[in-house]
Amino acid sequence: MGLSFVSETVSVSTPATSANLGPGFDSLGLALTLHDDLTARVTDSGFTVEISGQGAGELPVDESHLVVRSMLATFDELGERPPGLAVSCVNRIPQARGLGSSSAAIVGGVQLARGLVKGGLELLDDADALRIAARIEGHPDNVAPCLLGGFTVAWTEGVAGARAVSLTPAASVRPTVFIPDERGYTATARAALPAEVPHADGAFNAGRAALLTHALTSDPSLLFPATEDRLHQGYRGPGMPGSASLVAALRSIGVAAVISGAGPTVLALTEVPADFHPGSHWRGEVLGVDDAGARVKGGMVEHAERGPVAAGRTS
Ligand SMILES: Nc1ncnc2c1ncn2[C@@H]1O[C@H](COP(=O)(O)OP(=O)(O)OP(=O)(O)O)[C@@H](O)[C@H]1O
Ligand SMILES: N[C@@H](CCO)C(=O)O
Repeated sequence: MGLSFVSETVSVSTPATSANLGPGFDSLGLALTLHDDLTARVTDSGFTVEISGQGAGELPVDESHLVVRSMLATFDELGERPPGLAVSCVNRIPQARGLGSSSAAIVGGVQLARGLVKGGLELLDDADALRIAARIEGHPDNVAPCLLGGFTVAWTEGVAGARAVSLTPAASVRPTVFIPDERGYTATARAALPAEVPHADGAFNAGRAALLTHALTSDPSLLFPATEDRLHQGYRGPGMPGSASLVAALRSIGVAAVISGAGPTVLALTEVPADFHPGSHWRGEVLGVDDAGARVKGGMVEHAERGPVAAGRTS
């Protein structure tokens, strides 16, 4: 039996995310209150994309656009593609800065596709959505908080693929991001990592990542030691010296600062003194934690609730 597509426009608001958070390489992530707003509807033919804001005039506007590619991958899992799609993107998340822009596009596409199919949220549940999005992105630490909101711990489990839990950060956690003008690409930053690391560094990070789940949710006074890392930031520093210097400057005054995702944005998880000046080419912004994640609105999904999934929230 074929799928039925809804005729209404569906929409989704996808949060920016900060991954790694220091020691949690490819696992920990935080959803932030900075969003791209996406809509989509089924058309008779063709794939079109309208873009305003970040990436307008640069990103493709056909089926090679990451949102459309992610929608098509999701329709393929569901078993049928619609004849055409009209997608619209209002982009606010700076791209290629370490704030999860690609994951926001991917999760947005997965969610829009689920919303455009009658019963789509049941045919593919949130656990499926996470698995599909992580497969497209290649690692789960940005797509998990984007989809689920909050502070997420994500992992990959054999054939089951990506799984995640979402935890509620302590109310006092107010992330500050320092965003530079220049871009940095995840693929480049990953290429700077060694194939092997010393056992002592693995043990160091395991302890710090475990501590970070406690510090972020229950005891922010421990965020400074909990954000130490030996697995990625040191190797990537030479490729983003300005970001490495800013992290060092913030940490020297006791701020729990890390590279956000693959950089070059810097994330501070504790309060930055008002008289701290990062330098002219950094744009500092205090954000909140998005605790909802990327929920679909419109179409057949107004009344759908998030189901219990491996990716469920625990608070
Ligand atoms: N909103 C978007 N729409 C379409 N494509 C996008 C969008 N945002 C990002 N992309 C694609 O993803 C690329 C950036 O991905 P990349 O993983 O390097 O950075 P990021 O996701 O912003 O950072 P990080 O993964 O470190 O948080 C862009 O060059 C573009 O090709
Ligand atoms: N864990 C990823 C996040 C960026 O996509 C990395 O640091 O490469």
